Amino acid sequence: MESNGISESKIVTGDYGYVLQDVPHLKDYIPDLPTYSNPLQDNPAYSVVKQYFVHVDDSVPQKIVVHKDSPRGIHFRRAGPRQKIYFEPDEVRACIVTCGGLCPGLNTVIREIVYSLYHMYGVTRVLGIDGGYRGFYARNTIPLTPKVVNDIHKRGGTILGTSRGGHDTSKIVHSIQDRGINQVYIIGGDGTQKGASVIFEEIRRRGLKVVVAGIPKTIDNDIPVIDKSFGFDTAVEEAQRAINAAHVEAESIENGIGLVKLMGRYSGFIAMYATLASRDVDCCLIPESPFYLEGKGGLFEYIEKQLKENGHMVIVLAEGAGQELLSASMQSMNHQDASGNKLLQDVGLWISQSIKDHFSRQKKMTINLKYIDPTYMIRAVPSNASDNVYCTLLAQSVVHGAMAGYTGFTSGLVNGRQTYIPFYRITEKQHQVVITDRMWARLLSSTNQPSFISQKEGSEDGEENNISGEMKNEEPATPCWGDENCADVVTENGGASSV
Ligand SMILES: Nc1ncnc2c1ncn2[C@@H]1O[C@H](COP(=O)(O)OP(=O)(O)O)[C@@H](O)[C@H]1O
Ligand SMILES: O=P(O)(O)OC[C@H]1O[C@](O)(COP(=O)(O)O)[C@@H](O)[C@@H]1O
Ligand SMILES: [Mg+2]
Repeated sequence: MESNGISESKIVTGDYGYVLQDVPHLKDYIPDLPTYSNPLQDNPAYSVVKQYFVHVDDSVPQKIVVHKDSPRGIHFRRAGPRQKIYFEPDEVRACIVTCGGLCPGLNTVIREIVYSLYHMYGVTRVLGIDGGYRGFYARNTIPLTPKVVNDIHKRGGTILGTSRGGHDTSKIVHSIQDRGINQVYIIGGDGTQKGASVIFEEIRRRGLKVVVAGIPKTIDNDIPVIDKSFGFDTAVEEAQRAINAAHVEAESIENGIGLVKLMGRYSGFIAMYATLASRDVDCCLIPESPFYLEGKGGLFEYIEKQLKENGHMVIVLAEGAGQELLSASMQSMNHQDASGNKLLQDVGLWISQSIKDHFSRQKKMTINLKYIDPTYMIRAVPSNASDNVYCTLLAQSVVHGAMAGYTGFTSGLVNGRQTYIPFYRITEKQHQVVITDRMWARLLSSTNQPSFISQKEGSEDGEENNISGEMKNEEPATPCWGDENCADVVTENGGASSV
């Protein structure tokens, strides 16, 4: 195997097209670091486990569906405890920060990082940074002990608080140095991981023995490479309550339409999975699938048909869907939040009004539309049971990686295995639904809605339908839930733009 030695793109190659996209390590820039035995070897809970430590060469393939002659392809370092660690427990001063929007499971991840540090490694100094990145230099810290975090997984939100904007790399690294912190755990989405990446670069430039480790958080499931983000299952489950309510309302009245808006700024995963789970939804609109209202094959025509046939219908709408239609019909507002993310106009209100206007003015048809916007309710709940387990594994993995001296990485699930992924793979692209793949076809066949793409446009002119070259690929770059329903694309502003 060969390594090119550059830690931001540390590539190791092997036989038959094997490629390891490795993560940086403290020893890449600090020579002669002492190592210590992993205290887990004396932990009674783990003494029964054969081969508890991960083999130094273990890696996980990014692509699991292969052909007979396929090269072995890209791999990531397998997460887990190592025999040798690069910190003495007494020496560790860890901190945890949560940034960006809320997501179910944040408190569980915080709890489990604290528990893993205390109970697996005997680390007793863990600080919570108050209120996101700016908390490093503008707010107080919160001492975190198993007692303090014991019950927090039962609560939604983050006990540490969060924020957008306020990322000042130099001030943050000064604060890390001043406080003597040597393990930084950063929980956040695409914007946060970009921030973590520049913090890591600055720490490496200063030659500090400080690990920077990310845990991916996104309610929208828009982070590439990983199978799915924690809290996503919970969000889909919680969305069912709003969809059920919309269905009950719509069914109970003549020409009833229940319209539910769900989160999803650039990626419609919540809407797609909530629709597939529900089976009561007649139409799902997502940012990746442009639609139109008027004329043949349009939304109004479909609504009319559904009302005539069934007397009611349910529409699920991701908040980022149809933004181009809104901009065309209203004065375009190019507002951004403190992190540089585009602030969306309320497509739910706009589409409700458009549907009402169309049927009352043009069709002289009475419709009863109920608009439900449960967006914040869905992300403010505590994580469900399966997300709690997922958060626990993520937290344990990230702590094992940090104690083993890996840095500049995000912990993530790839093909059902915990891995360490270099920051650049997490931040370079955004994960989106592929509307030319099977999962979207499954949705279309479940709802029977129009695809809003004519055969000709779909096959010959994908760009006009906002289908990027990569999204048109038969084989998406990153597998997830069966390999076929997702892609990683660079959006107009790369997700969150620089601050
Ligand atoms: N390109 C970037 N470089 C450095 N920091 C960034 C960048 N983009 C976002 N951030 C910081 O990351 C934090 C969270 O970003 P945000 O986009 O709000 O949420 P998320 O991480 O969930 O996508 C904010 O404090 C923001 O300032
Ligand atoms: O009102 P806020 O807090 O800015 O959050 C709204 C946005 O947060 C999101 O949940 C995504 O947030 P993140 O990028 O932080 O994951 C979007 O779906 C939504 O547009
Ligand atoms: Mg984001």
